[in-house]
Amino acid sequence: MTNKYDYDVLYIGAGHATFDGAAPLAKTGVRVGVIESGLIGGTCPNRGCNAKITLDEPVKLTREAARLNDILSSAPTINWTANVAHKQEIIDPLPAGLTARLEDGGATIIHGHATFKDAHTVVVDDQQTITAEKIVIATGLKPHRLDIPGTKLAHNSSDFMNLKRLPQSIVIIGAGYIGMEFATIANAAGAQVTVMLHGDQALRDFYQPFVAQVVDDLTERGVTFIKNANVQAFTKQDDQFQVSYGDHQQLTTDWILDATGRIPNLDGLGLDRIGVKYDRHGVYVNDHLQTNVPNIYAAGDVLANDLPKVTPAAYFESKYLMRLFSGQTSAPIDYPVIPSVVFTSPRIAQAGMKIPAAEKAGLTVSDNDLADYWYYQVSKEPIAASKQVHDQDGHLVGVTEISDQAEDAVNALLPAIEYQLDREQIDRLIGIFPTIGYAAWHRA
Ligand SMILES: Cc1cc2nc3c(=O)[nH]c(=O)nc-3n(C[C@H](O)[C@H](O)[C@H](O)COP(=O)(O)OP(=O)(O)OC[C@H]3O[C@@H](n4cnc5c(N)ncnc54)[C@H](O)[C@@H]3O)c2cc1C
Ligand SMILES: NC(=O)c1ccc[n+]([C@@H]2O[C@H](COP(=O)([O-])OP(=O)(O)OC[C@H]3O[C@@H](n4cnc5c(N)ncnc54)[C@H](O)[C@@H]3O)[C@@H](O)[C@H]2O)c1
Repeated sequence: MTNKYDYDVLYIGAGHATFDGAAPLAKTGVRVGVIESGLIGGTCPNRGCNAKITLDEPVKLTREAARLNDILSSAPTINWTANVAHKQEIIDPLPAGLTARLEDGGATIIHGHATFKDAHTVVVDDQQTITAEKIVIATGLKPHRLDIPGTKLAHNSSDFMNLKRLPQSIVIIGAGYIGMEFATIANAAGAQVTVMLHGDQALRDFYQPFVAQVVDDLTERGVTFIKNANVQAFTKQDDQFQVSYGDHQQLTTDWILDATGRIPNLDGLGLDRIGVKYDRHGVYVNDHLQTNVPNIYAAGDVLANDLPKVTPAAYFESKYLMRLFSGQTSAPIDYPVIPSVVFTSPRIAQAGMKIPAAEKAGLTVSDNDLADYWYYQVSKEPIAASKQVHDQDGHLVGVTEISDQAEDAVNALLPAIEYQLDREQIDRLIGIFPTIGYAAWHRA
């Protein structure tokens, strides 16, 4: 790299798409700058995965305790205020820890909002001008807002996770990842929850018969699902809010969560000025994560692609760019199997080939009713099943599971799918027994 610029590599955004690779890159002697307008760490630690899973932990526990109520002496309930306080206590230190990781590696952090001036120059907060040989756009996603009257009366996922007191009633618009995970948490904590769907399917990325079981279970627990809701307006009425939907119908609620998706965070970035190709799906890159402007790259959620928008994908891309920029590789990015999970209770997790695609391709799809399997009976799981897809050679190529620990079961199977292990190789591995991973492995 050349000393013509302030930095060899400048990252815009300090989420997983940046810091997992930027810190080790700086350690190789490459001059790295990172510009961040919000908290270091971005969405996942501060207002995404880590925050959400902390709020979810008591939900998982209360569900299991309720099933074991003839053994346990009292049924626990969730103290919402304490739950949110605990979440805050353990996520508050994360930005400082990640800052240290970047700075100890030798990277420089610049706080502020970045705007491109030209392909090698970025202006921070209209004041500081910074130049770099290569620039990485890693600005992530931001919440989509419904374009209807009163939209500002609705809140987003960050607002939900910061609620000091749980509203008595909550209307959630959207039944994707956030809508379903937060419906699960709010319902378990005691709120009256209504979920309004755009069409008639929740969690469209997941196997629909499993999704139906989650929806039925939540319905039994008191959540109302309104399909084809056609939400038209929000209005304030004294201390409450009205949601107008359908054919002149109205619903009164204490709080509204707009969970209608997340969109590329490209506000004020100046991409038109430098001619980087993007649209409402995100920034377009080639198989080296390079945009159409050769010195500008992009990584993480902001990419326009069909991959799951999840932290491990952003992490993988960040590590790839680290290897590319430090000369350790010149090969195109080669994605492994990327699993996904929705942290409802039970969860649905999947990796590799999905069931509808497997059925279409005529591959073998095995059914496992796990509720009958002894290990799942330990915690009296009523909803537990998995489907596995094997190719013509008998290799495991896909798995989908619904259960309380589906994420761990699928994690355990990833090596078998990614490395196309054969029966002999699978049988050679001795796992820890009794565990969910061991149980999953034995079905591989
Ligand atoms: C509620 C919620 C729950 C989630 N749960 C999970 C989960 O359980 N598991 C999972 O794998 N994934 C989960 N995700 C997704 C995960 O958080 C993202 O995939 C991941 O954070 C993407 O990282 P990123 O670096 O691409 O973007 P981000 O983490 O969003 O980082 C982008 C950063 O860029 C900054 N930025 C934007 N524009 C500028 C600018 N012009 N100048 C300077 N800085 C800028 C932003 O402030 C932000 O900090 C969840 C997301 C949400 C919202
Ligand atoms: N467990 C996880 O890995 C996890 C958890 C949360 C979020 N995330 C990530 O965050 C991103 C955003 O999640 P999300 O749930 O906001 O998006 P999403 O795309 O999963 O869901 C948005 C939902 O809103 C619905 N919708 C859109 N317009 C609507 C309307 N007018 N009325 C009613 N419904 C409407 C859509 O049909 C969809 O079901 C996802 O890409 C996901 O990868 C991941």
